[in-house]
Amino acid sequence: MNKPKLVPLPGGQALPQPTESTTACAASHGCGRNTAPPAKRLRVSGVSHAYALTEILSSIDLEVDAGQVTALVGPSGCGKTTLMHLVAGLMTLREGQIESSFVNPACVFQQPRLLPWKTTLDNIVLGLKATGVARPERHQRAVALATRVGLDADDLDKFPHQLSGGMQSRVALARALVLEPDLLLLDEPFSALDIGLKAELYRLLAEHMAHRDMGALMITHDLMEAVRLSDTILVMAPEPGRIVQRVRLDHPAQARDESFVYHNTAALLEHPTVRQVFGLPAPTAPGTPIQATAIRFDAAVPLATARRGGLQC
Ligand SMILES: Nc1ncnc2c1ncn2[C@@H]1O[C@H](COP(=O)(O)OP(=O)(O)OP(=O)(O)O)[C@@H](O)[C@H]1O
Repeated sequence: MNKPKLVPLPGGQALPQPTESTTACAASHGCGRNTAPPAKRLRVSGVSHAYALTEILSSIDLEVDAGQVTALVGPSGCGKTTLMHLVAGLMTLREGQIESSFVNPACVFQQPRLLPWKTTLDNIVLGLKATGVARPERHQRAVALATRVGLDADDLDKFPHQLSGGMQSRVALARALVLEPDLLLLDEPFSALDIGLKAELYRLLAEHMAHRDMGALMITHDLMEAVRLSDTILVMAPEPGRIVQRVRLDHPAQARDESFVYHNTAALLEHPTVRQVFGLPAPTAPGTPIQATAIRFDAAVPLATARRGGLQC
């Protein structure tokens, strides 16, 4: 397979540029080169960040490939959102590199950030309008997606203050997915939703992953959600925020049933690094360790430098 072309994001401000992956070659002039588009990839290398003198992120390395979900988990305040904002180009990158060959990224942030003076429908179509999609088409796409995220027809004319927190989250997700992104940046998008809605939106996300070969970088506090959806889970420790454990899930996400999710979430929760990072006490009466069935733990980074109270290093 061709190696993806990665385009540096200048100063972390701009999002990915089109690459040769979008150009036809042999088909147009018969040079005989393989025209299969190279797989897209986001690569974060050696990214560190500080607010004033406080070091928030230290030497973050991660990758997101097309069709893959990479989840970031870690205790509150360890820098996950800061990292996401750097990746999204919303903050100036000062140290490290963020490169991407995705061309159409979209973000769903912790706060829905809906425009308060616009209706649900107008919030969802905002990005389509900006990209010049004709009104009938943008309305048709927005209505279809609003329905998929569980909004009723009469919700479409409501303003954000008339929606519950969970409804606002769903509007924000619809606003991102209606753009048919190839890379989705998700900051706890499902945290305000009940389990039935979560399950429906997991299915919607899986469809977009499968049909559009979309990549996703997702922050979640829900380890079960991470095990259900991700191909890679990156466990972060705080002060400064850094990746201390990489977990690979080999089993295809579509083939994971409830038993797989429960079992492997339990295995993840038993892992010593995960327990330390979240300040969980060692099990008082350790029994037989739960064996992960299809997840692999890469070598953990020692937590010896962690400075947070509650860590047993
Ligand atoms: N604009 C800012 N100025 C100064 N400090 C900030 C700023 N934004 C975040 N911080 C600090 O940076 C640290 C990391 O915050 P961040 O929101 O990235 O963490 P997080 O892991 O996403 O947390 P949570 O899981 O609670 O959402 C926190 O200590 C926070 O107080």
